[in-house]
Amino acid sequence: MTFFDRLKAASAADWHSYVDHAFVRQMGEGTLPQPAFRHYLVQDYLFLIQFARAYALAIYKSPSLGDMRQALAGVKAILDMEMDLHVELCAGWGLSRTDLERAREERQTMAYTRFVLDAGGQGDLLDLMVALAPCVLGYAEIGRRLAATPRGLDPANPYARWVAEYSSEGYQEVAAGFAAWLDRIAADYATPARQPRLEHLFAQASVLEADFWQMGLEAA
Ligand SMILES: Cc1ncc(CO)c(N)n1
Repeated sequence: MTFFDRLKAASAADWHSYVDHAFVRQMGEGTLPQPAFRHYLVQDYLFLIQFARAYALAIYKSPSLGDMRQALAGVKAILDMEMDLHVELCAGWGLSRTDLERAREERQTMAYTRFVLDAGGQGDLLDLMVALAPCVLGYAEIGRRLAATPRGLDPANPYARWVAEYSSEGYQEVAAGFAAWLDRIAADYATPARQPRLEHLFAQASVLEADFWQMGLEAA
C-alpha cells in the first residue's frame, strides 16, 4: 500500500466527494454548463499561480538536493505545462492571459491555496506534500477515470480537451513521480505520532478541492 493509498483510505468519504463531485461527472458526460467551467478555469489559473509558489516552498523545505529537483519539477509542470492548457482554453473564449491574471480571486481559491501554503510554512516537507497530494494525485485519478467513460474523450464532448490533458502520459507521469516521492519522504519522516495530523491535512485539502468544484457549479 502506498502512503497515498493509506491517506485516501483514512479520508474515504471526503476523497469520494472530491473525485466524484457532480462537476466532475458532468464534465465526463459533457453536460456541465459552460459558465460553470469558465468560472472554474479562470479561478484555477489563479490557483495554479499560488500552487507554483507552494512547490517553490517545497524547494526551500527540501532536506536534500534530490528533493529540491523533485520540487523544481513540480514548479515547472505548473508554469510550463498546466498553465498553457488554461491559456489555450481561455483564448477560445476570448480571454487573454492578462484577463486571467486580473481576475478577482474567489474565497474558495484563497482558502485552498493559503491553507496549503500555511501547512507548508508551519510544517516540514512531508506536511507540505500531504497538503499538496489531493491536488496532483486527485486530478490524475479523475483524468484516468473520465478518459475511460464513453463520452470522456469523445470529440463532441466540450470538455474532452480537459480530460485529455489530465489523462495524458505527461500528466500521469508527473503524478506517478509525486506519489513515489511522497512514499520516500513518508518512509523517512512519517511516524505513528504524526499520522493523525497528516490524515487531517489530507482530508482538509480534499474538502477544499470539493468546495472548489462546488464554486464552479454555483457560478452557472
Ligand atoms: C483546484 C485544482 N486542484 C488540482 C489541480 C491539478 O493541478 C488543479 N489544476 N486545480
